[in-house]
Amino acid sequence: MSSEVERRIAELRRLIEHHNYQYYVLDAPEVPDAEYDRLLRELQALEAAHPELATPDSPTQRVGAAPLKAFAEVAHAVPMLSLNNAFSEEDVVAFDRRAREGLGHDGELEYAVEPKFDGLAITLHYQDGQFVQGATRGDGYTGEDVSANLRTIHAIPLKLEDAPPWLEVRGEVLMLKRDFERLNADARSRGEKEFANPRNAAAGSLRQLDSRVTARRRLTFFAYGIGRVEGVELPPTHGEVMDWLGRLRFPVCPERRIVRGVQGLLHYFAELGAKRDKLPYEIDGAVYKLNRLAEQEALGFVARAPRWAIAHKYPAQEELTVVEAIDVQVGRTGVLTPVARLKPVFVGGVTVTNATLHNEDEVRRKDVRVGDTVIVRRAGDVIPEVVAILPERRPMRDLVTPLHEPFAMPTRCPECGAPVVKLEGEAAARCTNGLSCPAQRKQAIIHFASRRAMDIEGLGDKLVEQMVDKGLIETPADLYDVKKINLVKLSELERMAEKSASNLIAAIEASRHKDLARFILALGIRNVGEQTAKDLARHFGTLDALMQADAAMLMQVPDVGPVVAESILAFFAEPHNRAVIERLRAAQAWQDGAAQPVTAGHLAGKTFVLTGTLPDLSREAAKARIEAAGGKVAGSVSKKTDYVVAGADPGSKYTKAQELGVTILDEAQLLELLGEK
Ligand SMILES: NC(=O)c1ccc[n+]([C@@H]2O[C@H](COP(=O)([O-])OP(=O)(O)OC[C@H]3O[C@@H](n4cnc5c(N)ncnc54)[C@H](O)[C@@H]3O)[C@@H](O)[C@H]2O)c1
Ligand SMILES: [Zn+2]
Repeated sequence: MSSEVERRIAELRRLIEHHNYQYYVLDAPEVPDAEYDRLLRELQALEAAHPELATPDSPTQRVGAAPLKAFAEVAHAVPMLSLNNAFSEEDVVAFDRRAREGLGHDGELEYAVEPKFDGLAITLHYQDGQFVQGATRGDGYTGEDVSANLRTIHAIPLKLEDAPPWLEVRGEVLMLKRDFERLNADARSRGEKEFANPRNAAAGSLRQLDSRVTARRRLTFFAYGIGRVEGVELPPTHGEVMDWLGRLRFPVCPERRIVRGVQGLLHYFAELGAKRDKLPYEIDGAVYKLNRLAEQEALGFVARAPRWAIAHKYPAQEELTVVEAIDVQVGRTGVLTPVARLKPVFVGGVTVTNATLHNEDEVRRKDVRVGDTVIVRRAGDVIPEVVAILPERRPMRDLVTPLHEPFAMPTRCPECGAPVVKLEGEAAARCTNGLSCPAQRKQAIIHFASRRAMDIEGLGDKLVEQMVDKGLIETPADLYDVKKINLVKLSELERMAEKSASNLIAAIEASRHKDLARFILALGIRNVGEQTAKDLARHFGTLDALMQADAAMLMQVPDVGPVVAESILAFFAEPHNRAVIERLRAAQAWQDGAAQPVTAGHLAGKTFVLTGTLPDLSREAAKARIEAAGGKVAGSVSKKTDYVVAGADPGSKYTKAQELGVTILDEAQLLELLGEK
């Protein structure tokens, strides 16, 4: 029995060492963190049950990995440790109880609480206020000297005012979500390897031998603690130390708070969790630290982590599961989307059974096949997706588990049997049957009725499918046809009580006279989303004006380029679409407005300069909007500049604007000025 345990312990240690190397040294993990954490917890449990088998070199006793030889080594005067994890409320309760027992404290303890940033730990050394060296955590005792790379990060101050003779600041280097996506999109377009997540991208970017590469990647930084400090009396609490670092101009996280007792911790956890998806950076939990430094000191450390702090983790957003089948779904515009049917898995806080595979090229690139073990990701409200497969877990071709063939898109539509085409330069394959394809018909009606479009309450997916399958309706215009939609007809549907039938009829009635923007969106023109629909409605005022516009006229609208213009022209050129629109006109489905042509914009004569990354608008979109309102966008700030629009990580233009006293706007203020809010 014990030799069995010994074997498992040895195996776990080998596996964990392997994953540590992939993760900490190569910045290229093979398995999701949740899987790694399971292995580590299993090992911890076995070592706890068999203390005689615990060894000082076990991965449970150590932090990170030894520094890369390519960098000079930096010894940490105060070790840089890890954090113990709490995965449940009970874990948090136990942590608080241990802390109170350790301190002999009866009442509620005071905690400093912060997000757990998903980046990598670094330490920054300042001598007489001058940045002299910076290093990674490494194995906790010795890290890598990455000073040159750290100097390229704008958020890190290189010179401090009123600093003590010696100060070590600890914190996290991270990559914002949008910068990560941009980096991976670039890598993909060049056929290079993508990073698994922002954390690995940040680590990979910081641990570059050529700091010009680091400078091209956008990294940022948050301070969350200090190391060795000389020549200054520290305030008594962590919270006040952070405030002090903030005054020294270190970026400190605005989400940090001071709370009391377990209730305070759990309340913060829920509050931060609700914000998680909206934060511009990834977090994987909340960190709770005893606020009083004297109490921290009294509790001290265990092997690899402090006793006075803990990381409370949110449910993992990436998990492992198995692909049971790959189906193909047909969408509103006829696009065929491969969908992985998964062995149910709990990820991102819900049980997931399907994940999108996007398109044929993606399935090929990732080489996803039935039977594969895959990493699924579900973050926030985003549709779950298959991130990658684990090639080493692919079933081998043998008598028991036949190896499945690579995925191929069907050549005929799975819904209607019409031929499938893939247009030159487009990733998507499409059914060629247009609205004769029942799947497209259903999707078109579902889209028409959706909340952001005509907003017909109670007309959900299942109901539309039934109504189309039973031949009640074929197009959105049929919804307003009393010969097709009435109490008698609706009563023929399954699970349709008289009450819900009359509610539905009332909801359809109430959907008439929609404003033009919603109606344009409801039409489901390819490449015309909510914002474009609004822009078109504002620009043309009436549907007839839009239908009569040629490509040049369409392209006067902000953000409408040749592709969108072509989609609009193609849609209105289709006789079937025109017929449906005429019936919708007769039903008074929409209401025209007044055109607001662009030429005499209210911002005529105003000059704008853009700097930094805006939360929602791309730079091109912001420029298009300003120009549509008659304004001009210039490249540099001067006395002639009227407004500087600043986003995250603004550059020298921001400072220049401050110097010249130019009005600085954020995105919301810009939209307000444009009259869009
Ligand atoms: N997928 C894999 O193969 C693999 C391999 C190794 C490690 N991992 C993952 O790495 C993590 C373990 O690594 P770890 O030892 O660095 O521990 P950790 O990341 O769980 O916790 C310690 C770290 O938290 C960071 N941190 C973030 N915000 C902080 C804050 N406000 N205050 C203090 N510290 C803060 C610091 O960088 C610190 O070093 C786990 O999530 C594990 O799943 C994954
Ligand atoms: Zn079809």
